[in-house]
Amino acid sequence: ATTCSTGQTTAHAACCSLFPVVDLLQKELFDGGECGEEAHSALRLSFHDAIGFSTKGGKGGGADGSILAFNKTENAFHANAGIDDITDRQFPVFVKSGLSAGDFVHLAAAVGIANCAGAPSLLFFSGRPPPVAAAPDLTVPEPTDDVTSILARFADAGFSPPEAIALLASHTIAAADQVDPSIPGTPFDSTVTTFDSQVFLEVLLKGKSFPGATGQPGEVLSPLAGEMRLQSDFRLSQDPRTACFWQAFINQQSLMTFAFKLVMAKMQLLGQDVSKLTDCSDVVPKSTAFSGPIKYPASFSQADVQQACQILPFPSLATVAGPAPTVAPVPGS
Ligand code: HEM
Ligand SMILES: [Ca+2]
Repeated sequence: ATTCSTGQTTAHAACCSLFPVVDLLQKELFDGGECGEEAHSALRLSFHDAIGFSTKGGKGGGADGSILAFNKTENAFHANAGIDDITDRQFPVFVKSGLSAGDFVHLAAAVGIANCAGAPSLLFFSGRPPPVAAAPDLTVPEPTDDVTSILARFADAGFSPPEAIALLASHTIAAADQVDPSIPGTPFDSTVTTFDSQVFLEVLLKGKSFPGATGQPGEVLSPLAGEMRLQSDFRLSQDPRTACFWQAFINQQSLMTFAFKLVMAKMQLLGQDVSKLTDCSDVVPKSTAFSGPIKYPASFSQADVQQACQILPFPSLATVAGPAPTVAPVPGS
């Protein structure tokens, strides 16, 4: 191990220059270390960057930062609606950082989610070359897509159905600005700053209402006031190809975070030659623990679960006391 001039230790001296970038990200992008709008959208950005890849070739460069470097092109794609908020916020920090666009986008995602209680420490490999071109359109799945096309797109990028569901643990720290533009910052679960398995539970609860005026394309009824449910999340939770992977993560914090960490490591290296990169994972901050167990939101119980996986027992969970909550929007959205 090397002790850097800034005081931290790392396995590779080449990683020392990243500690000041981590500080820069926390200060200038994440409001001093919050699991807020910017942290959430930095994670979404890493997905929209990396997924522009095909194992068969002929698409984009994968986890190369093209979405940041060529943001004028990629932001125009329908599936990237609202992504300009985070590319605009990241660009000046990226320029200051001195990193390649790919290293910057994928380090920012790792640092951002470390601000969320319960999140795993993602691996980070340093040294991605600059991206050569924008990814083509139509690589990013949309909430209006059916399960067959979503799984086909993930398979084309190299991900199995259980890996796709593991990636969707991301929606535990997620909110929508664009699905219903009249209610920006509408969360997908009742604990939008905690990387817990609450989203896997809440997507299964019987839908009652829309958080905005009417259902928008890609949106279905949600169980809680102020909460949005994506049609794609709901269909994946119900489909025989994915329902058991979905249900298996409920109240299984360690399994969920381990699966997410593994699949994120794969995602954040798509299109990269890992033999040319340096493992700088020890620059990624550690999140605070999530104590758990998760609970049903107040007024809900197992009677409200639309259980689609019959071969696994459904976990027994307590219910938060009090009347049904209204989920608050994410500030700054
Ligand atoms: C079936 C695949 C997926 C679909 C259809 C999907 C769709 C969406 C949609 C529609 C939004 C809301 C955007 C808006 O209105 O502002 C969203 C937000 C988000 N997504 Fe996904 N997503 C998928 C997979 C993923 C994956 C694999 C990740 C990361 C690994 C991810 C991370 C996020 C995050 C963190 C947000 C919240 C961003 C914020 O709060 O600013 N999503 N997703
Ligand atoms: Ca959550």
